[in-house]
Amino acid sequence: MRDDLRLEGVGRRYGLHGPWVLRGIDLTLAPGTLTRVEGANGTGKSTLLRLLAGIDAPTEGRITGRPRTAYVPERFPAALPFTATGYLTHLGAVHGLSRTAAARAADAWLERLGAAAYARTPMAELSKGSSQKVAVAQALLADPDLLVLDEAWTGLDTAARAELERAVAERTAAGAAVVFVDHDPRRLAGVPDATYAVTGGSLNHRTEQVTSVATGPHVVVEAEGSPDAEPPAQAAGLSTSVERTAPGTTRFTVPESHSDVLLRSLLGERPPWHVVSVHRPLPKDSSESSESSESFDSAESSDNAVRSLESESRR
Ligand SMILES: Nc1ncnc2c1ncn2[C@@H]1O[C@H](COP(=O)(O)OP(=O)(O)OP(=O)(O)O)[C@@H](O)[C@H]1O
Repeated sequence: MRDDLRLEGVGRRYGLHGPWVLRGIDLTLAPGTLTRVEGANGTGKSTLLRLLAGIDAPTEGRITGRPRTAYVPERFPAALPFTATGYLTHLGAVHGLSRTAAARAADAWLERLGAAAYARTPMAELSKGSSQKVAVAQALLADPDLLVLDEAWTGLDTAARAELERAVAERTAAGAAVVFVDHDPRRLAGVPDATYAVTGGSLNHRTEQVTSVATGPHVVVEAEGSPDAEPPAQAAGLSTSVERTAPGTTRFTVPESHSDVLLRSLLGERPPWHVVSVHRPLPKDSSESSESSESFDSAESSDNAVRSLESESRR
């Protein structure tokens, strides 16, 4: 995404004389940013997301700078006459991929989301959770520059929820804008660049509460570059804090959902950075020292992740 997406004086109502659901909305989404939209039931969150996704037009006002956009709707029409792969390949082609590239991307996303076993199943026969995986896969297929997620985590299992959080981190790291609504306040807590609440037809910018930054799970990555190397911009952008701990050594504190993307980014640097340690900090009120490698309950899997990313980056 190169330019901002801008909403200026946007209003939406349904029917000629229906009440205004949204009015006077001014909003700018910049490349590489994550935006959360909140609000009580029926306030107009989905209406706003449909406008952002470009599948609905404003009744008044204008929207400019639309990039390549993908959308996971709140309700996905699951009973379509396709298999999961057939549907995704078709949509990939609509998004401009060749059929071969679309089929490859479809298989890759179904695999990542844990739905590879259902690739050849007719969509009408899929469980709610599996069809939600197809809904998510169709939006991620063609690496969109704007990704709009309306309750996209609902119905996914734990592993697929984490995978979608990782996909969000990958998209923003690649310079895309991502906007999401989710009923769970812990979803990507502390990560969004901006949070807006829809109330009374308007959009109110909310200042992120400091507590949500502290409560979201974070991972601390210690890494070494050459002594005079600055922390890479992409790694710094993913992190909530970046500290120089010694010449050439930097400590990145990153939301857990972003840790894989951070590691990949460090190892992908030329020359690559060396990852010294990966651990999760203990809560502030813990009586033990403030950080411990043992405290990271998946320290081993994290080491494995570093090793596999290192071999991937050498290929
Ligand atoms: N297609 C439509 N036709 C008529 N009215 C609609 C339509 N879509 C939404 N509305 C109305 O617009 C208002 C906002 O609905 P919207 O679904 O955008 O809210 P929401 O905040 O996403 O709600 P929820 O949290 O329940 O999903 C509601 O009063 C709803 O009834």
